[in-house]
Amino acid sequence: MLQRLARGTRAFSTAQYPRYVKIVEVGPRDGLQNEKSVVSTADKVTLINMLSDAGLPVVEATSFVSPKWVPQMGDNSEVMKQIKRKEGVYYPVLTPNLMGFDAAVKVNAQEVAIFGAASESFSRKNINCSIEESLERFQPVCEKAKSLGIRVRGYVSCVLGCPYEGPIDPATVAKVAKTLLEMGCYEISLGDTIGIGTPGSTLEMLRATKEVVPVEQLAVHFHDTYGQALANILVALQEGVTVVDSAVAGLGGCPYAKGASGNVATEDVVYMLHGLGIETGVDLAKVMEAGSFISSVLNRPTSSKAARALYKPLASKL
Ligand SMILES: CC(C)(COP(=O)([O-])OP(=O)([O-])OC[C@H]1O[C@@H](n2cnc3c(N)ncnc32)[C@H](O)[C@@H]1OP(=O)([O-])[O-])[C@@H](O)C(=O)NCCC(=O)NCCSC(=O)C[C@@](C)(O)CC(=O)[O-]
Repeated sequence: MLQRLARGTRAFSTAQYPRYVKIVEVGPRDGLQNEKSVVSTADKVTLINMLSDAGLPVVEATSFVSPKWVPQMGDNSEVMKQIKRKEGVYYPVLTPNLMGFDAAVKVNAQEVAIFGAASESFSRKNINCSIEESLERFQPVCEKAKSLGIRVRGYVSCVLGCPYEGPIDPATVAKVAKTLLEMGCYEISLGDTIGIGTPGSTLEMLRATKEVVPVEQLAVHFHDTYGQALANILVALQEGVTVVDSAVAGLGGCPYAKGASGNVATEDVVYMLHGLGIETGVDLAKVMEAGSFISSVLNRPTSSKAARALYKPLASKL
């Protein structure tokens, strides 16, 4: 590194970063769940197929929640039946309770996600129950999943702030994350649902959570409301996290977190990781193609800065 510095080139030490980072693409679910208009099943299927074809190892496909609560995901079974499942790629789906889990199993889901929160108010708004009650509902889902050999991922929302309660104590995040781990989740995704965190608060929350959950089993999930997501991801990498959630074209938001903007864009994450010499297995050009596709379906420009800079056909079209 010193030699590089002497030549006046890049001055980073790769030693503090992992060699490989797994990107969990959440656009088709976290992104499209929040759209005003319902995207057609055919377009969702095309998007998911483009994303798996781009080398993304995990593409969260849909959610088995109440269609009265989230009508955008009402075609969950059709989506799961129609996607082309690529060998080695996981297509997790959200299942808040046994009813959702059973419906997901019927269409051959190989991985499900349960989603809790570190904020009581958000838990009630999002899934209509307290944190404690939500954990009670997740228990049988985890048990049934285990008996069927289905992987379970756990989410904790509002890890850096809540739209209703404000700041969240890192100790509460750690407690919920630990409970999800003990229930059998193989990975816990820590969600900055409203994108309010900074590298400082991210560091504090991660250090508290790492005390009780092995860092190898943690993922980070940032929304980019305040433009902090990439900086927060960098801090997470430095803390040993190797799994990052993101959404193509920066789609996203949670219907129960008003004002929260999209997830950090997959294109921007890939650009940064590859720039750090970190492998992802993802083909940036193909992700930008997928981003261009969904942006034209939604009739709006991409939120990815990297795609805006690099993907000329999209820039000239919109
Ligand atoms: C959890 C419930 C269902 C509780 O909703 P509830 O109203 O309390 O449920 P209930 O058990 O009283 O049942 C009410 C009705 O819902 C039906 N129902 C019950 N369960 C299901 C199901 N699984 N699938 C389909 N239907 C279901 C049930 O059959 C019944 O139908 P009815 O008799 O009235 O016709 C509801 O609150 C819900 O669907 N919430 C979903 C909220 C959601 O999807 N939010 C977005 C995802 S979380 C997120 O985005 C954050 C994350 C993960 O990305 C990370 C981050 O950024 O922080």
